[in-house]
Amino acid sequence: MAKQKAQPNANPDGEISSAYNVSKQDRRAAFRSMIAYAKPFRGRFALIFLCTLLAISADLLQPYLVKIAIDDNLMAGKNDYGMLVLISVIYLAFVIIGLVFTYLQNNMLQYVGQSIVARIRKELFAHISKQSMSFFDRFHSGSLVTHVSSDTETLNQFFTQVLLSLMRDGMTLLIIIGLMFHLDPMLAGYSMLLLPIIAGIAIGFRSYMRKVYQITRTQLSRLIAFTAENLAGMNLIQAFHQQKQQQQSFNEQNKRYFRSNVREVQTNVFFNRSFDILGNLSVAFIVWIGGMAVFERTMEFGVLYAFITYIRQFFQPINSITQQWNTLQSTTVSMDRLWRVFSIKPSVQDTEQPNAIKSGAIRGRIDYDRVHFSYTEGVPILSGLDLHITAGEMIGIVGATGAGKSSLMSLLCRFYDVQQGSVRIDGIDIRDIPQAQLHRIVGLVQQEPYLYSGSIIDNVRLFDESISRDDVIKACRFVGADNLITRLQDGYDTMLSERGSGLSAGERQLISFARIVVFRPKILILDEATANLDSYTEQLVQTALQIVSKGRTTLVIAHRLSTIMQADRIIVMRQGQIVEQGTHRELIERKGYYEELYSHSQGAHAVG
Ligand SMILES: Nc1ncnc2c1ncn2[C@@H]1O[C@H](COP(=O)(O)OP(=O)(O)OP(=O)(O)O)[C@@H](O)[C@H]1O
Repeated sequence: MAKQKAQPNANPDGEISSAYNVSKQDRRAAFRSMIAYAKPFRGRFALIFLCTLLAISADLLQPYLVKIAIDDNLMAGKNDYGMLVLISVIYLAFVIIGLVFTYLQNNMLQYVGQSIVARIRKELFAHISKQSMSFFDRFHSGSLVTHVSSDTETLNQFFTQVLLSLMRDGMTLLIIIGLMFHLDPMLAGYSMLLLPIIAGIAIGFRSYMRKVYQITRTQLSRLIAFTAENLAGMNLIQAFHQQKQQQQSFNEQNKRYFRSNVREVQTNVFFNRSFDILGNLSVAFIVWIGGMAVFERTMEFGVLYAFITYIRQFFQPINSITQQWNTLQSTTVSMDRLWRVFSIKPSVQDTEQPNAIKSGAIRGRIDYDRVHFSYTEGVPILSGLDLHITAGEMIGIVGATGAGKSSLMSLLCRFYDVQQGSVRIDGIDIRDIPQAQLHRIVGLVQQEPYLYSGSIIDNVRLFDESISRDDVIKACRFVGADNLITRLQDGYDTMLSERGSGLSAGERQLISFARIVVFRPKILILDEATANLDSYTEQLVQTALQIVSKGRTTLVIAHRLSTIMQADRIIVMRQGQIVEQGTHRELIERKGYYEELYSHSQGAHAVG
């Protein structure tokens, strides 16, 4: 039977569900998928293993050398000076070998760990960028920021600290056990009685610690999400004087994160101290049992010395491995969360054999045929909608809030796929057009055009170096943005901050029009592009709109009906249906829903 692939879930609040409800099968799948990133570094890992083995052996043979010096020389009364010097030189050589190979092993491991995590981060960002809009409806940007930054960092700790500890401390433990049995099987046997006690403590803490780590990570993720959201909407918060309330919410989240962190630290300290106490008790036990054996001359003094050293060293790796338990806990949670993001396939994908249209041959006809669409199952937004737009037509789309105007446009951009029916451009189903080409055919100007940190030139050409500076300047002149830009201190090289906060809404809008001219899409969508503008800038943008819409099929969503009065056809939407269509004059004469909306808007205008 084919293995069923585990499918990830997301919390309704947009967080990828923590490991509370992750099955063992999921956890294994997550672990396997993350470990796969380490495979290309197999050779390096083998080298690291070799270095570790040499470093440990050099360290662990040191007490054995001292035992030889005590038992075979000093206690045996040989007083062989040459032999003592030789042992000291070998001891020194072991110290140097230990240092050199520890250094090499650490350096290599850090390099490998960073390389693996850099690759995961790169792929994660590429994966998120490829996702469809439905993905971003599900996941908060704050949670995604946590995955890209902090979860990948935790993974780095796994590849560097946890793997190193498992390798180094695991090997140390095995070699110590071997040496202890070699020195004195009876004493070694007694020491092994400690193992079940250690295992008991470790397992006892295990489930408790897992819970503690998950809570801390979830609190951190919430705190980051909250901060990111607040920073993004700071203007709104200030405009509505919500700073106090937001500060209060932040303080509560911060307090929760603080408490979970403190609990994590306390748990850790308690766990580590239990091990220290156990370690000291075992040394006392060995001194007692071994001391008696030395008195009874059934054991040599050098053996007891080496044994006490080894039993101390025996606890070090165990303590270190269990300390890594913390990291391992957060790593498994991070792995689960990353795997969940990686496992989500974009709901909108290119077909196996997409039908690329010759870019020069696109005319811009659009057909919506019996389109059914919903964001969530059972809540239809569009039911059997038909709309046919001829190439070059200018269409105005109006309707009350929530009528489905933006959804109609999102389908044309293929941010979502229709559930039934089809959307076609020049007769070709857009699901058959490669997405890269579709996004060149359909240009979108939103109410709040997004500007990136970078120069105006780069914002117009969207960092596409193949578009020349001259072309950008020509485009800006074409839409009437040139005057505004040249007035800025560095002209076209003015660096914009994130979202273009140094520019007015109208300036941002004109830059986004220049983008359209540069990228030359055959179909243009304007989603409330003039909604936020004063009447002077609106005039500028209207003129720019008339310029850029020439020779393009243009769809304009507008609440201000004045913006679309000149449209070739106006589509009136209500609850996901087209209820009327025609020119402004025809619709007014019909005295239907449009006329009602128009009178309302005139009334509002008059009041304004
Ligand atoms: N991402 C989404 N997930 C779930 N429901 C959504 C989503 N986007 C929109 N909706 C819902 O779909 C319906 C249509 O929304 P849409 O944004 O298309 O309307 P609209 O006419 O453009 O409204 P507005 O004029 O306010 O922008 C609304 O009920 C809205 O709540």
